[in-house]
Amino acid sequence: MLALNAPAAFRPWLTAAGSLTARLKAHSAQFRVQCLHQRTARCLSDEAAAIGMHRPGRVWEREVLLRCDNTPVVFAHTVVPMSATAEDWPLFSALGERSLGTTLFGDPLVRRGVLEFARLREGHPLAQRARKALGLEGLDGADELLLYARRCLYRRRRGTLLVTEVFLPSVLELISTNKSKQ
Ligand SMILES: C=C(O[C@@H]1C=C(C(=O)O)C=C[C@H]1O)C(=O)O
Repeated sequence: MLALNAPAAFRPWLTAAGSLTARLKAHSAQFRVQCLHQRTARCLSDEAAAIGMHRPGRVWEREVLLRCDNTPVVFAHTVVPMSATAEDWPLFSALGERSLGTTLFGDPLVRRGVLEFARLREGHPLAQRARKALGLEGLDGADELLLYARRCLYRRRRGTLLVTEVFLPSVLELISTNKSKQ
């Protein structure tokens, strides 16, 4: 984290244990998952090894915007190898606008790996996709959008699932609505 030099305000979000969904719900009156797409795709070159693939290949890819009181605060990207079976991730394919987190953190079979952190350089595919999802593509100043991200590998039975969460600057404006979580 220190090597990341993330601004202090981002650190509680980047390092928060537990479900990000639960934390965002505690910081908003209305939380929503806007599903951008869930389809087959080719995983990013820096994802293949993490999900146990020898080279970038076809995966199930889910991308969402997490919205607090309708403001997008996180762009999330999840990949699951095509080799995964319904036994591995029984609820993944039919998630829709339900939060993936609610299926991961409630399941005793799910094992969570360590968090990795990154500051996304401007040309990183996920930075580009986040900007596009926000309609910022090609706008002046959009390139200054410094994006900090974290990712975590989840395992269940023989399955792997990699979640990358890109924190948008708007997350810093959230105020805890739950006094005990100040
Ligand atoms: C992993 C979690 O699920 C969240 C919900 C996601 C989704 O619905 O696609 C993706 C990333 C997460 O921020 C969580 O809540 O911690």
